Amino acid sequence: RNKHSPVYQWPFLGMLPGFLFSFYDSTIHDLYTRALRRTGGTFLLKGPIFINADFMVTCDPANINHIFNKNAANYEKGRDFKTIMEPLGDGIFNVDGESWKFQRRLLHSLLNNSEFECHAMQILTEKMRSTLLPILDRAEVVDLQDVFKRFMFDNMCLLMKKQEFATKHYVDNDEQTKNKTDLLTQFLVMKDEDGNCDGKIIDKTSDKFLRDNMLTLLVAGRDTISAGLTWLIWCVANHPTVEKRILEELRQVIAVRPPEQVNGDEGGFLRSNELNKLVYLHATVCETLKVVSTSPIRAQDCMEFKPERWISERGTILHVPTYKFMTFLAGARTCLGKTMSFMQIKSMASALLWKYKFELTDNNPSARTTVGMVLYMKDGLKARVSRRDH
Ligand code: HEM
Repeated sequence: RNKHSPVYQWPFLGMLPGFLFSFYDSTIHDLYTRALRRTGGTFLLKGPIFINADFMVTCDPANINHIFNKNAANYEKGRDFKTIMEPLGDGIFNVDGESWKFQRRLLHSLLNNSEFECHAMQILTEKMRSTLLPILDRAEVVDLQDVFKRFMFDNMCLLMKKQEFATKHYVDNDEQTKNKTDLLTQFLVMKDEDGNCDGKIIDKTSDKFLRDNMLTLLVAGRDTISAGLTWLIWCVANHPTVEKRILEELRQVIAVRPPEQVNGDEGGFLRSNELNKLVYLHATVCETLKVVSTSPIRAQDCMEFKPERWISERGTILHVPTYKFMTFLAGARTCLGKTMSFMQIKSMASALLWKYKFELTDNNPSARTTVGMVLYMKDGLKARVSRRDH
């Protein structure tokens, strides 16, 4: 039995000791990766025989497609998930069925409209100008992960603060950006009626509903984006040729601007239409999120860092089905903040990489990771910051 088992199986205890050990040793992701490789992408994790705790673990795209796209209704999250994620209450992460459909519809129309995207980008750019760049200007050696976490927390809170933002109007001579309000206010005023879900009426203006959803969005947006940006800087710092290509691409996009908008901090602040032109940076974000995701796409060389694999011969981003690149999950429950995440990570990466060079103080290329819902660096990302001359 042990000869073919991906992880050593103890009598009675099954594979639990091996997993527990690697959990405390922070090597659990490596253990999963090894086990998935040895078994061709799917294995049964045997728990102790006296408790009902066997798990099927898979990263095989065919299985992912079967579970999330073709038979999603058979694979609900269930009550155990809600118990584990109790602080998120009845927010979208924790619910199934009618209640999930109702919240998905609401959040989809909130998060995926161009006005909201414009508003979110404006807040992000303003916050970078007022806090992130001034902090890095003064820093010599800094834990970037810590800074990004704090920054994203503030940024997400600014998107939600109700009292302050409902009265504040963003007037920059553009009619489109006037009267933008925060997420909470939009939630309250949007047209969708209250939901009738499984015989229960969901009042979308109730304190509990608002609290659960706002907390969900805060958790969804803060940790994921700050972790993604941290890994991106780490990957780029370890691959100078990638960094060079990103800077070349930025230079080309910035070069067509009027001269006064090329130099200084403004050079790195890109507008949405400019960010959309950054194919190589987009590919680098995809590659970063693939390499540090626990579900790599199944290429032979999947552990190598190669942004080029995401670019077609015509120079556009290749479409990869979500069941092969499931960092944002696949099928009906795919992340609702995917587009926003790409825009925000690209926007921050452009501003930072254009202005600063980051040299890692610890040259160890295989950073240790935390164990949790979001993959952070266990020891942070300490880097020496210096300004670039353009
Ligand atoms: C790099 C950034 C991000 C990554 C990797 C990511 C990843 C994911 C994943 C894996 C899920 C599925 C979770 C599950 O069902 O257990 C998810 C769901 C979700 N994400 Fe994201 N996310 C990111 C950013 C964001 C942002 C910025 C927002 C919005 C502010 C957001 C909003 C949501 C929502 C609302 C869901 C629930 C969808 C549903 O259950 O139907 N995400 N995300």
